[in-house]
Amino acid sequence: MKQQGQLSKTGASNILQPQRERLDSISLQVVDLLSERMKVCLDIAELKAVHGIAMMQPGRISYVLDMIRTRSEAVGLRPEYTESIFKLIIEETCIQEDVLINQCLASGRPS
Ligand SMILES: O=C(O)C(=O)C[C@]1(C(=O)O)C=C[C@@H](O)C=C1
Repeated sequence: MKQQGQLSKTGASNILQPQRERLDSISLQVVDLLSERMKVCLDIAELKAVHGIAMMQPGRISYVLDMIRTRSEAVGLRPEYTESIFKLIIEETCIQEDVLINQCLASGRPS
């Protein structure tokens, strides 16, 4: 293996390029999946508005975080890492669900 500094910037970029292309593709898939997840959550929010179900479901959040912890351990990721990501994801979901539920209630019908 060459020592650090022996490759030109272009050489380094060429060597890393294939993996970086894979990485970019994976990063975009993560964003697409987050969008899909948010859409499902907004469907759930609409049902909550229609049926008078509370937006905040602490038991469900615990279930999701436990599920993420178990899968993370199984695939060799630190559970603290994925838990912090999913806490952020769920936080944003709660904000967006609140907005939609309030809109539904204000208009008197599901939006
Ligand atoms: O499962 C639900 O009820 C959801 O609305 C989804 C979700 C989540 O992002 O996982 C969001 C808000 C809740 O309080 C619980 C979980």
